[in-house]
Amino acid sequence: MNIETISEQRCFGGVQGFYWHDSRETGGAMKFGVFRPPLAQNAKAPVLYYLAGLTCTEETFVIKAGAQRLAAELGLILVTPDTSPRDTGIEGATGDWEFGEAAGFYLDATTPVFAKRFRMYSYVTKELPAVIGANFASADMHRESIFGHSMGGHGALTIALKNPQRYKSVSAFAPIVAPSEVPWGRKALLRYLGDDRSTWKPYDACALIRNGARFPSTILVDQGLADKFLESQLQPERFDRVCRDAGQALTLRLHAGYDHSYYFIGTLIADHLRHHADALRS
Ligand SMILES: N[C@@H](CCC(=O)N[C@@H](CSC=O)C(=O)NCC(=O)O)C(=O)O
Repeated sequence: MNIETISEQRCFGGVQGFYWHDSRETGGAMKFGVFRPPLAQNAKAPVLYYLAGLTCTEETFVIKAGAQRLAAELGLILVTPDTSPRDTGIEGATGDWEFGEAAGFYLDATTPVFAKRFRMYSYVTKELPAVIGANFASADMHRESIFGHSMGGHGALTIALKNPQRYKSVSAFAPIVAPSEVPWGRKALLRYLGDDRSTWKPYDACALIRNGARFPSTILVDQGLADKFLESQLQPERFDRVCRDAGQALTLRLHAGYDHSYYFIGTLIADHLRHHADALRS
């Protein structure tokens, strides 16, 4: 559970740090970011995990989303894991931005080539929380929430739907909601999980809802209408439909003119932080 500090910077009265540790789940070094708000100097603070998308690292959200000012005010600890194991040496794990390193899809792979290292579901839900709890005394591990973007939105939705009592709230920016049905997801699930599509369902938010999974509070999803991946990869209307059919509370907001970038995330980050702070207060 030992971590090494890469850097720590004072930020809005708190501390933005980057760290690494040897991960049992992914079999190598994993980097992550932690923002601690000012109140964490002498009190416990809730933990909000952010899962980033394809091509991203533990730094992307930290540098681009502009979340720290409000997280400092709201008293939220922000934890930002990397998006996959790195330097795996596995053939096929590099050279394609949609698959492999930086594209871990927040699942536990089962195909022989990827099963040992690509275990981001267990990493994010078990190992990383244990590392945070053991190394950051101010982290209140009984108050956790999760959100993410695109591939990370898929990760946040599926993780929350599978652990509805664990996370107090969930939200997503432009998530992949039905990976079994779109090119990014089909490519990744086939190579990580094999061709038995029944094994894909636990990693597909629409399929999870269809099969009875529910989240106890309203799920927040924001989607830009000028997003170049909207029709081909994201298709939020699928999630809207299954949530309506199942009676799952969902706030899906569509925003004219916004694309897939961190300018979109930065525009809406305050709403998401408040959504989580409200749920984490109790
Ligand atoms: N290289 C790609 C674009 C990759 C991209 O847009 N990645 C998104 C996440 S996509 C879904 O998971 C991202 O968050 N990028 C980081 C950023 O700083 O914007 C292409 O050729 O289109």
